[in-house]
Amino acid sequence: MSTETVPPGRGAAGLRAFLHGLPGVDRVGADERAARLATRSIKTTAKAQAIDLAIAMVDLTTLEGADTPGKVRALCAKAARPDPEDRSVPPVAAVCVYSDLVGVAVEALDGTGIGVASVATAFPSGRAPLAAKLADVRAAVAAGAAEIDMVIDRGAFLAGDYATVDAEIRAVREACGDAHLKVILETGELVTYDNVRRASWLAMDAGADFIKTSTGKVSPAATLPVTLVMLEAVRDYRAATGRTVGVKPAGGIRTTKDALKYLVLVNETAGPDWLTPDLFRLGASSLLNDLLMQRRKLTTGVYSGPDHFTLD
Ligand SMILES: O=C[C@H](O)COP(=O)(O)O
Repeated sequence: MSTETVPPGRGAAGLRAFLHGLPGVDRVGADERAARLATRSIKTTAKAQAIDLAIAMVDLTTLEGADTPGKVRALCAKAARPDPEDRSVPPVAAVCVYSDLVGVAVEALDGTGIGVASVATAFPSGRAPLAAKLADVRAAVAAGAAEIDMVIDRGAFLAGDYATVDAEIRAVREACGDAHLKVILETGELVTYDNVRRASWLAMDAGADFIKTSTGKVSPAATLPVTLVMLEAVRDYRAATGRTVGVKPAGGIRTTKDALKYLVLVNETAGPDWLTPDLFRLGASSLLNDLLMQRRKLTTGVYSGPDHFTLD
């Protein structure tokens, strides 16, 4: 991996040359490595710890047109105390909502220490004038969002117009102020793993605190091989620049088994430094209940069905 990074203000041609100068991704190798790591088994004691870590890494998400303040309040209650019968269950990392519901979530989570993440920049398509995208970001931050999950302009990226994507991310970064910025690559639309690597480096260089796989609205959403490519990117980016960027697979992660596969992947690819909610999140709308069910089974030996827990 080249240790060169993109200096701020490099022109469009320089940016293009840099991104196309990154080593190519061996697709077969990445698929095989992800598949091999997915077969690793975890011992029961480590599994209990891993489930709690996975719970603490969840960005508990609702991103439906039919979302209501009531649904968001219920989700926030669940975020703060995932299992009301067991106080040893940790809270989740954040609650992720559309920008107009940030205020509701901020109020509901007051005093819990749980942050509110807002999707923004014309989520999920990313198709709007930059001014509208920035207004979306500013409104979410003004309402108290601690984290902004922006989408990149995939049309510009796929057309090779990296400078536009770079400029948008930098503008959003500035509009975020103190809020953390997650940049959604929408890997299901990026066609190749080489593009996933390029988009990862582009986003990191433009100021992303996290790179995120997907909106959850496009198939395929998060996959293990794509997440592996992104974990390699954050690892190599830190080696090159000294800055540490987090990773968030999101969309389609529904089972404890899947969540644990991601944790093994993190440990084996980026390394144990990333095994913290500060640097790794699982974006999911319906994973938490399965984590709670498997946790209950490990601690009591009894399997509680999904009816036992409130809806995700
Ligand atoms: O960012 C999170 C995703 O939108 C959630 O996707 P999901 O509903 O497939 O879990």
